[in-house]
Amino acid sequence: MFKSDTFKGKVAMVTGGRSGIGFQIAKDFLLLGAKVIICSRKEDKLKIAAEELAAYGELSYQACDIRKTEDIQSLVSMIKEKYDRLDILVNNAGGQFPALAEYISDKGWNAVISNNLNGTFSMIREMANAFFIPQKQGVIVNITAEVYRGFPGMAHTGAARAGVENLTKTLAQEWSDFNIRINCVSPGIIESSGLDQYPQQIQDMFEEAEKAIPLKRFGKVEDVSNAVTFLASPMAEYITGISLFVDGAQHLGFDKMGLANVLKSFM
Ligand SMILES: CCCCCCCCC/C=C/C(=O)SCCNC(=O)CCNC(=O)[C@H](O)C(C)(C)COP(=O)(O)OP(=O)(O)OC[C@H]1O[C@@H](n2cnc3c(N)ncnc32)[C@H](O)[C@@H]1OP(=O)(O)O
Ligand SMILES: NC(=O)C1=CN([C@@H]2O[C@H](COP(=O)(O)OP(=O)(O)OC[C@H]3O[C@@H](n4cnc5c(N)ncnc54)[C@H](OP(=O)(O)O)[C@@H]3O)[C@@H](O)[C@H]2O)C=CC1
Repeated sequence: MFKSDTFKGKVAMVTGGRSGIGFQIAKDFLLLGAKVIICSRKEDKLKIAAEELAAYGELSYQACDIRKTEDIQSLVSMIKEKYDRLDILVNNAGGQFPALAEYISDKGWNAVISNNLNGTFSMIREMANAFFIPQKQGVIVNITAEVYRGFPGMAHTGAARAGVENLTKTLAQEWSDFNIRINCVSPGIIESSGLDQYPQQIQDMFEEAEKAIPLKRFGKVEDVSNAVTFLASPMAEYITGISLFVDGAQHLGFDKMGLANVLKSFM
């Protein structure tokens, strides 16, 4: 829908860009003229994705665990050397596991908080200090999850994503002087590689779950990517500090206790 030169001359970083939602975002930025960098933990899979994405434009990749500040700093060095700037950061890397709260260990809780909240903050801070603040320009889009009424069955991710949404509100104000815009996209349930990781008992409920969402379907990776490209584009130049639901109104009318109830049947 956007002109093919919407992001011409721009450099965009997409974390977790090797799969699912992140892959689609990376592809769309390339198709709209940006130079794109993707990162994730698993280098072999990252390389395969990078080879596929290179068909759409100029693509670089580097392995990086967003929980490791030294990995992020090494990514900064690569971007400095190769492009000497960064215009857009999409924090898409993340995830969690379904579990009832009483069974989440310290290690499991910390893994999810660290993956989704701490990693996102470290990435934002390092990229802002290296590029956005000195450039006095930058756009950040954080992919969270729809956690409007909490997340029964995934308390850790509910807390982490709410943390990212509040961080976004803070930085939209603190960093407005640097002309940095920052927003979140909050997906509902999206048909992507991410869903394959859920136990069969939960996957068996997907058909029923789709019917219970007001728009009667799960989202597509394109639905999320469209929102990200909009928020990153000049069309959204007066929008900062928001969370945009891409969820078919799930946050208003879908009972997430369904997930917790399935977990109660076998945990
Ligand atoms: C009704 C329909 C509704 C439908 C409901 C559908 C909702 C969809 C909404 C959201 C969808 C998505 O986000 S889809 C995206 C999904 N993608 C991902 O989640 C990918 C990224 N996730 C991950 O890498 C992992 O899940 C994560 C734990 C965050 C990070 O992994 P790490 O490598 O750091 O950690 P691990 O070594 O694996 O695990 C650390 C500890 O975490 C705990 N742990 C990890 N996996 C665990 C598991 N499966 N079950 C229990 N506990 C686990 C254990 O305590 C582990 O310690 P030990 O006991 O010592 O091993
Ligand atoms: N699909 C859905 O229904 C929903 C998804 N989301 C969120 O959207 C985002 C994308 O999900 P989706 O594409 O579906 O799932 P995927 O599991 O396919 O994507 C997760 C991506 O993040 C990367 N990643 C995970 N942890 C790290 C880390 N510590 N450092 C660097 N990269 C990491 C993974 O690569 P690697 O393994 O190589 O590190 C992978 O590319 C996630 O944050 C997810 O939680 C939110 C709501 C709903």
